[in-house]
Order: sequence, then structure tokens, then C-alpha cells
Amino acid sequence: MEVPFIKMHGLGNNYIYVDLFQNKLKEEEIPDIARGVSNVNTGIGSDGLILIQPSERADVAMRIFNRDGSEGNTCGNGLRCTAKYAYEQGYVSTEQFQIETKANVVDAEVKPDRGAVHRVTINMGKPYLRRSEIPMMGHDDPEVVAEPFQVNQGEWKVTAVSMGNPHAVFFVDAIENAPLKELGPVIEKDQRFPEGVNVEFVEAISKRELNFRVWERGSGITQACGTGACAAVVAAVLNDQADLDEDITVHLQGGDLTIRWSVDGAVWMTGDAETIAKGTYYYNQQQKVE
Ligand SMILES: N[C@@H](CCC[C@H](N)C(=O)O)C(=O)O
Repeated sequence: MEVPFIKMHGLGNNYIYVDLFQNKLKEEEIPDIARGVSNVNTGIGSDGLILIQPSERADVAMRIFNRDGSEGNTCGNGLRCTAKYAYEQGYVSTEQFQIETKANVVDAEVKPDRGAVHRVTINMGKPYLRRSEIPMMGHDDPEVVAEPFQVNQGEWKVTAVSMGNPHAVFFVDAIENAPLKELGPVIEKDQRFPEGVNVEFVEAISKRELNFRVWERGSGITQACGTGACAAVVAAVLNDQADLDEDITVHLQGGDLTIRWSVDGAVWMTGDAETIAKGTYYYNQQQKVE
């Protein structure tokens, strides 16, 4: 089967996008297609698959599938790329519009330059902080902030934030010492997070600037995670490491995002969105990718 695709990235967090305004995919084949396109040797190579499709609740909808074929609820970098694509394709006719994800409906604003969009702001909505909303095992506290967390014989402090998807944030003194490869895969699948978790290590440089590294649920190390950067800023404010209602610069491996947790509770994210390539993926369902 031939699947027309666009490859886009937000700060190096790259996905294969399929436009379901124009094409159809069988629901049961989507996880396999996500694993297939993501494979760098036998596919295209990506952090996963994103479907852009019509919505009944918003102007456009988006679904995100990780490298391992699991479906995420939302994706910050994917939202900026979806906004760029929807505007450039003419699926929306205004610079402000709404995008539906499995998690929620968000407001997007594109900043076009002669018809092309390279920068997008998304109102990501309010973070979920109750333990049961993350979800994380234990008594249903209103917040999980700097809670002792033992892993691999080490003692850490976790702050848990859901931006529609779950994030476990750990502060480190120096980002280059973040044990991403060692602890990322272990914490991702830790039983205390019944739906798995995205794992972030964060160094607070000042109250307006954070260094950030991520191990994503279902995809492993990626160059950037938009929802993770939002969760990092929320966690930093909760730990008195960043200011509420101020623009915070988050330095990710692939570049910078500007994030603000505003007094009304909403988290705003501004950053780049770029197209890499367009083409056709030849999906062969006889060669399932595990
Ligand atoms: N890269 C993303 C998040 C993608 C989904 C995540 N791995 C999950 O399963 O929750 C982002 O930019 O937010």
C-alpha cells in the first residue's frame, strides 16, 4: 500500500505525518505503520507517526503514535507542526484556530511569513497535578512535588505533571550528568506509573532558564519534547526554581522553547516547526515490524 507522507520536526523531534483529509489508513494497521516508518534501517526514520485529520470538535485533529506503535494522548512539537501544516494547506483560514488531540482541544496561533509558517504558539491548557490524574500509584495527593523516589539503588526526588500525557521530572545539578540512558527506560516502565511515563532531567540555570533532556515513553531519547518542556516549567515553578507568569527559556537538545505557566493556570508554548521532506512510504503488511 502506498502512504503519502510529510516529515516535519520541532527542534529535532521528528515525525512522519499522514494527511487523513486526503488519505485513509486502516485503524488496525496504524501501530504497525508507526513502527515501520520510524525504523531508521527499513523505514524512513522518525520518533513516530502523526495523523492529521478532520475534527468534529475543533478545526483539525491530530493523533500521535510513538516509535513502538503505542498511542500517546498529545504531543507539543507535533501540535506546532500540525498547526503549520493545517495553515499552509489551507485547512484553516485564520491565524488562530483549534486543534483536537486525544487529551484535549488546544488553541494554536501561527505566525506566517509570506504564507509559510515557521513559528507557532500553542495554549497547552492547564497541567494536571493530582496523583490520580498523572496517573501515579499511591494516596491521591493534590500534587506530587519533590517526592522521594528510589530507583536502581539511588534516591531521587520526583515531581509528576500531566500535560495530557504523564511526565516525571527530576532536577539535576548539571545536565551533562543526567543519567538519561540508565534511568530513562527503567522509570518509563516503573510500576508506580501504571500508564508508563515520559522522563525528564532538568537543570535550573536561573529562574528564567532551564536545561532539559528527555527519555520519551514509547520512543526513548528524542531531541525535544514539547509537553515535557511544559511539564519541566510547571515542575520548576512548583519547586521554586522558576517564576510563574514569566517566559522561561527551555534549552532542549534540538533547540529552545519559550514556555510560560500563566496565572490563569494555562501553559503557553512557543517554538519552531519545520518541514523536512515529502514522499511515499510503501507499507508492506507482510513484513510486520516488532
Ligand atoms: N514528543 C512529544 C510527546 C509524544 C508522546 C509521548 N511520548 C507519550 O507517549 O506521552 C511532545 O513533543 O510532547
